[in-house]
This record gives sequence, C-alpha cells and structure tokens, in this order.
Amino acid sequence: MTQTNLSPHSTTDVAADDEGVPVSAKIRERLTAQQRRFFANDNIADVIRPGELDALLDEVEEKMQAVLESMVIDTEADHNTRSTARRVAKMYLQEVFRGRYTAPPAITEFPNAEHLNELMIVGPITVRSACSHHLCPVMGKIWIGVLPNQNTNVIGLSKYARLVDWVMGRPQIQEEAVVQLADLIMEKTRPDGLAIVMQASHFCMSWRGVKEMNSKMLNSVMRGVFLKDPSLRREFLALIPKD
Ligand SMILES: Nc1nc2c(ncn2[C@@H]2O[C@H](COP(=O)(O)OP(=O)(O)OP(=O)(O)O)[C@@H](O)[C@H]2O)c(=O)[nH]1
Repeated sequence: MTQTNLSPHSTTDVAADDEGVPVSAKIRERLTAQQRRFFANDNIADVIRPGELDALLDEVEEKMQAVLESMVIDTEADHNTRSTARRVAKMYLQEVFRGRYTAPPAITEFPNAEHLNELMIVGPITVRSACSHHLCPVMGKIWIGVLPNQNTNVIGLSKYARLVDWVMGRPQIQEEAVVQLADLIMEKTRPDGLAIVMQASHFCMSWRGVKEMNSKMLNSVMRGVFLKDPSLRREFLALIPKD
C-alpha cells in the first residue's frame, strides 16, 4: 500500500500530469461532468481536492494583479497596493466567500427527548454577505423561528449562527439567500414549521448607484405550519423585537 504524508492543503499533491492547466479549469470540469450548477451562491467544496484551494489562491491573486494593472495602478511603486492582489484573493476565498469553498459546519443533533413542541426563536443573527451583482457588502440580521415536533432533531443555538454564516458567505441575492438557509435548516432539523426574517442594508445602494443611505430590504420565508397557521405566523412576527 502506498502512503502519502501530504498535509490536506499542500500544493504538492495536486496532480502533476495536468500541469499548466489552471486549477479553476480542473474544478469547473468536474462540476460540468457531474452536471452541477456552480452559481455564485453555490457551495463547491466537495469537488475541491486537497491542495487545490492554495493553488486557487495563487490563481485569483494573479488575475487580481492583472485587474489592478488594467486599472492603471502602479503596484510596484505604490507601497499601499503592492500586496493588494494577494490580500483581495485571500479575502474572497478564505473570508467573505468562504461559504462557497468550505464544507458545511458540523452540526450536533440531539433527540427531542422532552418532546418540545413550542415555538423557539433565535436572533438577531448577524448577516455578512455580498450581492452577486456588484460584490458589494450586504450587512444585516436574521431571526429564525422553529416549531419542533417529536421527531425533530434539536440543534445547538450557536449552530443556527454557523449555518447563517456558511450560507451568507457567498455572493448572494437576499431572496435566494433566505430560501437556501430555510432548505438547509429544514433538512438538518425536520421541524413542523420554520420561519425566517432577514433585514439587510445593501452597500450597492448606499456606497454607489442611487446612494440611498437608509433603505433596507426585509424579506421572509415560511415553511410548514407557518404557512398554514396565520396565528402562529403573527406570534412569530410579534415576538421579533422592532428596533
Ligand atoms: N432583488 C434584489 N436586488 C438586489 C439585491 N442586491 C442588489 N440588488 C439590485 O440589483 C440590481 C442590479 O442592477 P443593474 O441594473 O444590473 O446594475 P446597475 O446598472 O449597476 O444598477 P444601479 O445599482 O441602479 O446603478 C440593482 O438594482 C441592485 O440594487 C438583492 O439581494 N435582491
């Protein structure tokens, strides 16, 4: 049996036979072969092989450097922008868009031993995201309401924040982000009902464009009993603090 001693993120275990092919092309090829979507708000962690994230970082840095050069910025002489391409590549891949490139957070599930069936609300959970259109920040908050049943898995409170962080750490549009989050929580916990409200400021509307400083987008998604029971929906909405 052969054994490798390579670390999970070593660049040296990227196959040598396809040297010269950009790592993004290799990853795209796998996604296409699986007939998988790879939109900005899709997670592609499972097709990224050990070492490839480091190679992707180098590739994005190189392309970002070309963007700075096309913007006629003298990154050699300008000490402030000398490492900007690397910083931006790291920011995209390892920070603000890491929800595309990393596996979902581990979620510890507990059986609903006490047969809890009362409404539970968690929030506000901070949202840090970016819009798919301009890659401008989207900053906001989310409230999640869960109506469990006897078979629902109970998950730790902090795990809701981890799931929000994972879904929002991708270029998103708000309407799709809440739906992705709802699908994920439904899949993980299988409650009788789920309600999510998100409120966010879109910097593409304040920093640029119409330069509207105070408007926010508010949207919600309701699943299961929240769709059928108006009084439960009202109870959830009434319990969310208005600030
Ligand atoms: N529905 C929706 N729209 C969004 C979201 N985030 C940003 N937008 C909008 O997406 C639109 C992109 O519009 P375009 O007309 O293609 O881009 P643009 O010419 O730069 O538009 P302006 O922002 O009006 O200058 C803008 O109106 C943004 O305000 C979101 O989460 N949901």
